[in-house]
Amino acid sequence: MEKQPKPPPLLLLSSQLSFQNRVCEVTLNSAFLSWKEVETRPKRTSGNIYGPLKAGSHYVPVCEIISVQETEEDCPSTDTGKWQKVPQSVAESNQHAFTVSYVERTQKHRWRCSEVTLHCTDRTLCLQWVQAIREQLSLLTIRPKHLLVYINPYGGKHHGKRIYEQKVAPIFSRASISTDVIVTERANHARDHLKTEADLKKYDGVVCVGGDGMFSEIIHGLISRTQCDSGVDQDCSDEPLIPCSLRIGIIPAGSTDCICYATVGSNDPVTSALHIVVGDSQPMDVCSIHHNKTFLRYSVSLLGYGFYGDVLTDSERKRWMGPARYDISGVKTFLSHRYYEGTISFLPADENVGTPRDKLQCRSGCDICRLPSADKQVSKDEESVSDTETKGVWKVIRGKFLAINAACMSCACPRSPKGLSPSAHLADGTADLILVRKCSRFDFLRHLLRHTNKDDQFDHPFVEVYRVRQFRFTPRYEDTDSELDLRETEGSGRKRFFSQICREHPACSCSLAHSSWNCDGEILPHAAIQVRVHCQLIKLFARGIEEQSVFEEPYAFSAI
Ligand SMILES: Nc1ncnc2c1ncn2[C@@H]1O[C@H](COP(=O)(O)OP(=O)(O)OP(=O)(O)O)[C@@H](O)[C@H]1O
Ligand SMILES: CCCCCCCCCCCCC/C=C/[C@@H](O)[C@H](CO)NC(=O)CCCCC
Ligand SMILES: [Ca+2]
Repeated sequence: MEKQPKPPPLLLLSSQLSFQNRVCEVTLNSAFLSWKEVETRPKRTSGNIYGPLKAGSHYVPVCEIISVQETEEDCPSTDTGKWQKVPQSVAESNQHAFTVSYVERTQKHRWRCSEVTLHCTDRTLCLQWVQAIREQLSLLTIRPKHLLVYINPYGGKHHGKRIYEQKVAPIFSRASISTDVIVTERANHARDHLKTEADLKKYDGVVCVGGDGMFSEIIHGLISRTQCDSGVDQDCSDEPLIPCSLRIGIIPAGSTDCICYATVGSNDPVTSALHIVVGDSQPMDVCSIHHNKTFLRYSVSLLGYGFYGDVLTDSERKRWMGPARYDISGVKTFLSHRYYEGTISFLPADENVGTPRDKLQCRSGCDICRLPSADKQVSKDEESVSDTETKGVWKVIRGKFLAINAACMSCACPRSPKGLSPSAHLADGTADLILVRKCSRFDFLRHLLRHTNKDDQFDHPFVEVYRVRQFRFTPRYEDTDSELDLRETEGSGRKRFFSQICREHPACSCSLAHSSWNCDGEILPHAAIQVRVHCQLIKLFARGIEEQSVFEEPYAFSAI
């Protein structure tokens, strides 16, 4: 079928207003607010108190306008932030003004709140403009009006409360978003409140101020609540899960902030607040993790056994150090160079979702994540997962591994700007399974360092990577019950003896029976796990990482 051309945007209002003492043609249509200079600067400039003016047109998409307000006279010019004396002639004719706040893109995927103040000759015209813009904003029904905010005061460098109060709350209030704020008093406070107490019907979304651990609490609360309300048993690993309807916003205030960084492109609280205000929506995959018939946890970023599990175990004892704990524990774990034996079985994804080694990175509006794939979504009425998922051929790999990592998304973060799996997708229903086999310390270091530069971290003979829908792991020395307890007292004299030495002399390279799984920064209580990716189970107030070109040229120009 032929594609119908889009109708041109409807013209709503057009007037000559003044901007920085210059006359501009200002236009509002259903898509853009624009202002364009129509008069050239008077030749005589002596005694002129105005700064230089950039000539040209300015366009702001309506969907990126944050708010509009009538501006009080005799107040600082909001364009420059400085007080300006208004000359008599201009003051007489332009006593009325309104200010539009809008999103401006700066460097490194950051958004800022910018303002333009437009002066009108009379109040009626001014109010007409304010009303016309407000009417357009009211049509943007995807924008949240009432949010439930959880703040972890102890995440990252303990700045969560301050970040929210100083950087985020003023933006929400300017956008007329009302909030109920809960500062958590203990670990799992937010999770339990969401699961059993919160009146979710009142809200258009939930905001999490903290790091990946805090975000994990929020998704556990929301997903469990949604399954509970729909009668879905989370212990049943075959049962499809019901997607959560509320969107989640992340205000980064943690140590890694990988989920925020990988969905927005930066870990900047103002940028995140603005993505919430404009009502962005980014679906995201979630892995469910089971041990036999028991549900353990959900994961959206890293599930790591071996290296990342050991880094986390060690770093938990150093929480007081703040974000630096990961660097210290990272070096210590690297030096210990432990490998683990076990069996990985996995169900590969269909080829149409690409491969972990293609260069198709997941970006805003990603085609792969939008692919209508038969086995991506499981309908609510189905008794169990779709046939294609169960029919596929499982692959089995046995070996000695330094690390086994599963990344549901890239896991980009400030430590590793391209992430653990640079081409993993946020919402394609798959995870990338990365197997790092036993190799020399030098080779492992080369592999790790490639996470921080442009080189391909998968281009080593000891690294394999697969795109999967499900996987299972069984450690070689499997125990049936409480594995972590048994680890402590494990085995025959010889193994126990060497385990003891390894703990005390971490520079030696040897095999311990088990590592632990690092699940988004939490330790799992079992090494033997079954994992399934649930396509687009949750939604964030984000849009994925925008292409750099959107930032290099003014967005509005490229959109016209
Ligand atoms: N009031 C509280 N007191 C103690 N712990 C809390 C409180 N609120 C939340 N937590 C817990 O703190 C843990 C860490 O929080 P958070 O993820 O915000 O920071 P982080 O660990 O420094 O960052 P990241 O997860 O990005 O590495 C979370 O697992 C969360 O359950
Ligand atoms: C010796 C040189 C080492 C250089 C290695 C650089 C590699 C960095 C890759 C970082 C991948 C982060 C994945 C995200 C994991 C989060 O869910 C989790 C909770 O916040 N963070 C960690 O486990 C914290 C993990 C921190 C690991 C260092
Ligand atoms: Ca994915």
